[in-house]
Amino acid sequence: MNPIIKLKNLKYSYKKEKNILDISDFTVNEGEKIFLYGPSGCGKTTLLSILAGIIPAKEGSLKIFGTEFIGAKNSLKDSIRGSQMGYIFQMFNLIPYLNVLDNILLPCKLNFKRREDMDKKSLIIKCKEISKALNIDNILTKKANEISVGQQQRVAAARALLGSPKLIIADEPTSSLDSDARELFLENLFSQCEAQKTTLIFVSHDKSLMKFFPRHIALPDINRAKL
Ligand SMILES: Nc1ncnc2c1ncn2[C@@H]1O[C@H](COP(=O)(O)OP(=O)(O)OP(=O)(O)O)[C@@H](O)[C@H]1O
Repeated sequence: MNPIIKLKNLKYSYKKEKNILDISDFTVNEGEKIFLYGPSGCGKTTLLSILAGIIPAKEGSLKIFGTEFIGAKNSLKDSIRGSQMGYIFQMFNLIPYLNVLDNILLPCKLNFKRREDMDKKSLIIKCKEISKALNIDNILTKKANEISVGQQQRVAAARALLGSPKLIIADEPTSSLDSDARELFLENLFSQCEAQKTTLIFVSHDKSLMKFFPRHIALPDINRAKL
């Protein structure tokens, strides 16, 4: 088993006096699909942001793809996130005035390592393939602020998948979809992840999606911080 994430004795607090996270041990191996859940406010988004190197934890050890993130420079974490991770944010974070195609291409345009060896033409072909699988190939020329919320979620997923990142972190990516669309979204995301051998950490309040995931983690079970 090849660990993608190895976390030991990680503590994090927004305010000095109270830990939000205190996790002794958590490992994610290559290719795993993890359903992470827990009540509102238990620290799920905080944990995802630490794993992505967006917020810095100072105590403990967090190895992402073998690189220690605790104490690492932002530039190193940014480079690893940009080249090897796809992040689907709760609020999608699409650029409203760019069209769908340019939104999907953005991380690969910003980070040459994420493009692998693909030139612009092959990148667009790959983008169209992923868009077709996620059923958004008919809206590629529309502006992001002119599409439905369900379509925005799928555009955010396509953006996270393009460039074959090793790890996808998805924070409530299906919250705006109805139950049929949720299952379809998940099927599409899984088949894309399998095709690209991507590891997936998926946060959701919707426990009906749990059955699709081989591994489930209730954050309060691994978090010793009392909230
Ligand atoms: N920027 C911040 N500054 C201070 N406290 C914060 C900040 N962000 C989150 N918190 C607090 O940290 C705790 C964990 O928040 P977090 O957003 O990680 O929870 P969550 O499990 O993702 O919640 P939800 O399911 O509602 O999205 C909460 O008590 C929250 O109020």
